[in-house]
Amino acid sequence: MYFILITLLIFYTVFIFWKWRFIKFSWKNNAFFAPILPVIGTMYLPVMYGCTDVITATSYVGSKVGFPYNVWMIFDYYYFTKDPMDIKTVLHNLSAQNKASVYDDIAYLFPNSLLIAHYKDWRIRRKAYMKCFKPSTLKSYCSDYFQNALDKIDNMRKEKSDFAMSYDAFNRLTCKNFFTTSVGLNEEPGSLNIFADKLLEFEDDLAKKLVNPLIHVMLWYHLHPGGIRTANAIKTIRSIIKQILEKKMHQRADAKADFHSEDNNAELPLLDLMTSLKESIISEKDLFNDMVFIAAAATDTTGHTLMMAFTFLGMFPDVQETLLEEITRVGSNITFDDLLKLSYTEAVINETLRLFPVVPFVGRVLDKDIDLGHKVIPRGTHFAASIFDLHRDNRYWPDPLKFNPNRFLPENISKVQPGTFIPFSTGPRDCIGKAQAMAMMKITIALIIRNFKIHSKHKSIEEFQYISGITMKTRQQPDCHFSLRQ
Ligand code: HEM
Repeated sequence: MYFILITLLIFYTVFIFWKWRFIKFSWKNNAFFAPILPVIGTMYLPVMYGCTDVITATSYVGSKVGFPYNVWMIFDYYYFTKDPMDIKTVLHNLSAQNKASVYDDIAYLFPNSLLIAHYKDWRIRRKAYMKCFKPSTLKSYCSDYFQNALDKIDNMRKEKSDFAMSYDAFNRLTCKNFFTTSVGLNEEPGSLNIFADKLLEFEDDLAKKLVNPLIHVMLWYHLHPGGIRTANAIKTIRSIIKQILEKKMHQRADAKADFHSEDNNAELPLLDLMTSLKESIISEKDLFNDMVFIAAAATDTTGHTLMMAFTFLGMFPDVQETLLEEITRVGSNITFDDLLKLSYTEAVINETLRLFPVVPFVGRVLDKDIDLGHKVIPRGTHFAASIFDLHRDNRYWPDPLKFNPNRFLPENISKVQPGTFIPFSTGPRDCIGKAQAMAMMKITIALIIRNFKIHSKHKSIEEFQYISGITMKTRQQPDCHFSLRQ
């Protein structure tokens, strides 16, 4: 017994000397969470209060002790903030472009993918992929988004007169949207639905793992039921992408397609561009990992956002009515050029992303000290920006829990303080797919609302509880019912 106590004491003393700079810094911020325990850090505290995932833990601690605050995850010091200026300073600083250690768990499914790759490696890949995210490429995708929404509507018409929709239904649609556009898949393999479903399963288990110190270490996680389920989900997800890519490659070889990387101006779908980059600047392995990640990033972010946007529309019939008026004005065939006319639809999506930022926080590790003007954050700090809490801060958002798309209308947008609305993050490592996401969601919402009336039993935003791994969703399936418009 004495031996264990003395060992812990020695360990603790060494730890304090080792991390002294962070400990000193953390006292200046918000000392409540500064006390640390060797090995398990302070993450056990939110767990003790029943926080079973990152978003509950982050917001719980924020509401108890205020922002900014400190958390220790094993040996890593985390500085959590929701200050828009500090977030901007750090996320735009080139010495803070590597990802915080919480992203290590993501490496399990997306090893060395664009999201988590080291800055130097990431820069080359991001620059190469940017070619497929140009407006001209997006323009060529819009007819597929339109067609896929119509197919979905045809299926919805076969349902009974009043039917519920769920996260998996929207994730399956957004997954199809990604593969028909970025991969050029023209038939619908059933495996796409399995991909979308397994991704949801993976996310649920990851959410629990991130805040549970007992399964934080991978070695133990492999023996945990969640770990075993995750391993199976990963195997399925990766093999589905492999099969789809192999099939597409064969089709291409048969068609004797010829792609040249120096053809900079061509509107290349992502898969075509990746094929042209193979073995040149990006290894085949990294290209595959990036494809798995981008497919996942495109699927559940937009799927969950659509689910919540429709739920909010069901809760607020006046907003739904105004939206329908705009869509009726724009006409039945929505093209790329019409997207700009859908300003109320865009405002509804933005208001959804404000209250429900599907990526609720982002994290970076600092390679150098960063001066925020009022304090210097030490090198090695893991900086976490709570987008969720920033978007609900009443200093920037009057009546923050009111669903009010008018905040984002062109005539009001100047009242939104810069840096306070960042659902796609900010800085060089922001979301590469934001324009695609917005275009696809606008088209989908417009077509579905024109055909279906939505209602929901929820009355207020306060009713929802959330759970988050990489992406966020409501803890319970929201109530969201559709009936055909007469
Ligand atoms: C509602 C929709 C979406 C939201 C709110 C969203 C949000 C975000 C955020 C916050 C990040 C930064 C993550 C971080 O810094 O840790 C990110 C990164 C990323 N997103 Fe999205 N995203 C959405 C849709 C999409 C779509 C449709 C695609 C692909 C077509 C996509 C592809 C990516 C990629 C590849 C990255 C990594 C970028 C990099 O590190 O260079 N996202 N997204």
